[in-house]
This record gives sequence, C-alpha cells and structure tokens, in this order.
Amino acid sequence: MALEPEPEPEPGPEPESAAPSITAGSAVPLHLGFARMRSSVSLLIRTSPRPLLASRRVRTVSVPLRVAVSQRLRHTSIVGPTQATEGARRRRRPAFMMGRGALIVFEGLDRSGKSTQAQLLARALTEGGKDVLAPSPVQRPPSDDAAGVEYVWRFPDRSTHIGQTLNTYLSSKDAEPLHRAYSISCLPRPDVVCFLSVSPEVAARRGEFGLERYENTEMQRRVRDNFERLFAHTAVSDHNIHNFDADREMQAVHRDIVELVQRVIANVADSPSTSVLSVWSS
Ligand SMILES: Cc1cn([C@H]2C[C@H](O)[C@@H](COP(=O)(O)OP(=O)(O)O)O2)c(=O)[nH]c1=O
Repeated sequence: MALEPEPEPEPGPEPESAAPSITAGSAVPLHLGFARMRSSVSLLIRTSPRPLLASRRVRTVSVPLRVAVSQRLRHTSIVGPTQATEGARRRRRPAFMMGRGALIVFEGLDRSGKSTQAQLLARALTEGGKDVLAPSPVQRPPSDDAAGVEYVWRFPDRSTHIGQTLNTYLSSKDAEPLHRAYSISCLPRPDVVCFLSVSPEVAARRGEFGLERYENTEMQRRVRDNFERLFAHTAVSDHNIHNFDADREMQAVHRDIVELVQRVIANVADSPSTSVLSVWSS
C-alpha cells in the first residue's frame, strides 16, 4: 500500500535509552539450532491512544522461543526491510508520537494452530475496533513501500532468502542435517507468548502433516519435551508464556486467547514505554 509522504517533523526526544528497540543496522533473530527451529507467528497490535498520529508506523519481529532462552547466541545475521522501516519511522516521527504496539507471539509444535489462531485473533481484534491489519493469505514483514501497517508475520518468512534456505532444508527428507546458527543482538521481548500445546497425535491428524522433514510424531514428541523443559527453566518462566490446550476445538482455544490478549493490550496501552523491550533487559 503506498502511503502519502509525511512532512519531516522537528526532531523529538529519543525513546527511552533503556528500551533497545531495533534500528537500522541491528539484527533480526534467526536461529537454527541443534534440533530444529520452531516456527513462530507474531502479531504487533497497535494500542496507541493517538491512532491518527501513530497508527501507520509499526514493526514486528517474531521471537523463536529457543532463541530467547539460549545463552550461546552468536551475533551475525542481518535482515533488511524491517530495519529500514524502523529507520524510516524514526526519521519521520518524533518519539512522543510513538505509542507502541503489543507484541504477541504464538509458539507451538507444527500443526498446533499458530497460523490459524493468529489469523482468528487478528480478525477478532479488528472487528472489535482495534487497529490491526493482518494481510491474508500473504504475510510479509513491512518494507518501506508498505510501512506502517500492523500485520501477521510468519517466521521464518519463506519468501526471503533465509526463509527459502530453511524451506529447502525442511522440505528435504534426505538432506544432511544443516546445523546453522543465525542470531541477533536486540531480541525484542514479547508482551505475551501464547504457547499452543498440542499432542503429537492430534497434530498428526491435522492437514498436511508430514510434508516437512520433522513432521513425524516421534520428532514432535521430542520437541514438545524440550519445550516443557524450557518452561521449567527459571529464565523462561518470567517471559509471559501462557499455555493453551490446543487439542481442543479451535473456537474454544480462540476465546481463551482473545480474553488474555485483550488484557495484555490494555496493559500495554497503559504502559509508558514507547518501544518493545529487549529480552535481556531487566
Ligand atoms: C487450529 C486447527 C487447525 N487445523 C488445521 C488447519 C491447518 O490445515 C492445519 C495446521 O494449522 P495451522 O494453524 O497452520 O498450524 P501451525 O501454524 O501451528 O503449523 O491444521 C485443524 O484441523 N483444527 C484446528 O483446531
């Protein structure tokens, strides 16, 4: 969507220095670890009380949970469009105009319903008058051309080079294991992580299960066990992770998610912070 160019404002105060928002040149999280990277789906929901001023410049990133808890990250990878958008936003808009969105992350096993629930949530919030736009079925991070719309972003974005590399790997049943670690500085901290807990048996009954290399019940069970170990880890337990029984009927799960997210959005709207915090900041 083309946006009208905006007049260049006088420089405003910088956002809080303690809140390390991602700027041009910083990196975006991507980590392929020893097992496999779990995909995530993120929503950034604008909660600014000044929608006319602030509704069009937002960004979001997805936080693979395993990255968020790994202490052994290297700081290597760079992803462009998102940073360009952030840079453009900072140039155009003084900080006092920047409310911030709520970063909602969905995590879970393959076929646990991350995409479905993210889309249902985006629709429900939009219908409820929240400033959410979730392009569907194409879900892309913002570029300068499409800057400023809230969106649902699937991670990894398989239209990007990195996403295609992952896709090739995950779609190939007989390739040698690819152990690569991409990582980042500045991991944004989700306002809430909705973990969709599905049993491997239920997941296996859902559409298209088995097309990717790790979509088998045994592997999914191992991943689920690892998630449970992570959740028991104290460093993870304070990351606003909420567990949803995703074996249930999708509308029942949806209702619970909406109830929680409404509360999260209200809290973010009341918060004085103008940017999403870093995972590592206290
Ligand atoms: C949530 C949900 C999804 N599905 C189907 C829709 C999709 O074809 C498939 C996978 O759902 P999807 O939302 O794509 O899962 P994820 O993003 O976690 O991999 O399962 C169900 O049959 N029942 C459900 O309750």
